[in-house]
Amino acid sequence: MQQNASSTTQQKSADRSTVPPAQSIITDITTSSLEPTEPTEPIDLTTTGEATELPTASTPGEDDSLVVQSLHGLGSPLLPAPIQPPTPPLTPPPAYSRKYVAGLFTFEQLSIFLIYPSTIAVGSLISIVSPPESYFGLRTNFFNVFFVKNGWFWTTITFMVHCIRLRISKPSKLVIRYAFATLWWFLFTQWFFGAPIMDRVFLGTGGVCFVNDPEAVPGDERKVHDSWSSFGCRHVKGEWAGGHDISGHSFLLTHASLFLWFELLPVIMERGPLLRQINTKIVFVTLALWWWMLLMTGIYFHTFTEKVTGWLCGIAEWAIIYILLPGNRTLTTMVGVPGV
Ligand SMILES: CCCCCCCCCCCCCCCC(=O)SCCNC(=O)CCNC(=O)[C@H](O)C(C)(C)COP(=O)(O)O
Ligand SMILES: Nc1ncnc2c1ncn2[C@@H]1O[C@H](COP(=O)(O)O)[C@@H](OP(=O)(O)O)[C@H]1O
Repeated sequence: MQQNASSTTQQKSADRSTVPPAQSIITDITTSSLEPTEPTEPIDLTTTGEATELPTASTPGEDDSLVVQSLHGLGSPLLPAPIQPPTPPLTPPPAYSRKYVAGLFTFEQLSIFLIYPSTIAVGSLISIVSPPESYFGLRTNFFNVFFVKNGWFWTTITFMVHCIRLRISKPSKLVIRYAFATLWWFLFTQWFFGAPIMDRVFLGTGGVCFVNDPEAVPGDERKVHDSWSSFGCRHVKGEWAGGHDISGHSFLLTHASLFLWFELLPVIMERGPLLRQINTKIVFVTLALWWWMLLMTGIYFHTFTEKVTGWLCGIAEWAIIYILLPGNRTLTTMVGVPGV
């Protein structure tokens, strides 16, 4: 009996020395299933698909219990349990390989990100060198009035066109990401407990709404109106001047484009054939129009710094949701990841 017990103990310690720790099994499964060619790269949560349940990090205590369970078996304390083969991941590994730049972006993501500051820079350069006479230099041009001035509406429609062809198990996550993007657009350009953020920046940097007072003494017709928003100032036909007037167009066109790109990109990278769908083409038409209008803003409107601050505010929400959050499993589980 004693000999039996001691041989069982020896058996257990022999098993312990040959069985790899549970954490390493879990890590190997996770990384190898997502990144078959380069297991040491970070996990790209932006390409794992909506259907994927993210693996939860296990604590050291949980690791130990997993080892003990795999050594003892459940319900049979003396017999070592056979090691179960790893559960296959819920989504297949992506069919394309990803290279990370600075541990944050894939090459494709970085290229898309760079389109917008480059466009503003090129537009501003053209505006200095020789801006050509153009219909697009008019504020009243059709594309500005009909499309950009209703830019979030068109972005919403385009996003819906993109979504309706996806078979996603958790559309709620997609709606959450849209809600965050809408919320940021809304707070920045429409309302932030009163005046929107961009107007508060303008007023906070010394901007005022000037109106013409025909009854004032000649030469002193301009007087300050107490409008607290650009909307209110436009309403009284005033001139919004003096402060740092962040470019709303640079903001909206960058924000909307990055949102559409980062929802679309993982989908077409995972499922190449979707590239040919009419839905994808519609997204590309919107993206092309937004890019062109940003170039026109770069050439004809605002100062360079106002366009840069517009762009910076335009990347803020995107940077959090699509770049920073994927590094945090809990938060990523909340907002999901774009994909098929
Ligand atoms: C997690 C909680 C989420 C809760 C989300 C709440 C969000 C509240 C907003 C509710 C509205 C949703 C609307 C969605 C559908 C639409 O998009 S309709 C609105 C259409 N309007 C526009 O598209 C206007 C776009 N234009 C502008 O923003 C500005 O004109 C401009 C382009 C920034 C330029 O500014 P100017 O001052 O005119 O130069
Ligand atoms: N690409 C573009 N095409 C036409 N007008 C543009 C434009 N970009 C900016 N504008 C105009 O420049 C002004 C400042 O824009 P913003 O601050 O949104 O960047 C706005 O004028 P209006 O307010 O007279 O329409 C806007 O319509």
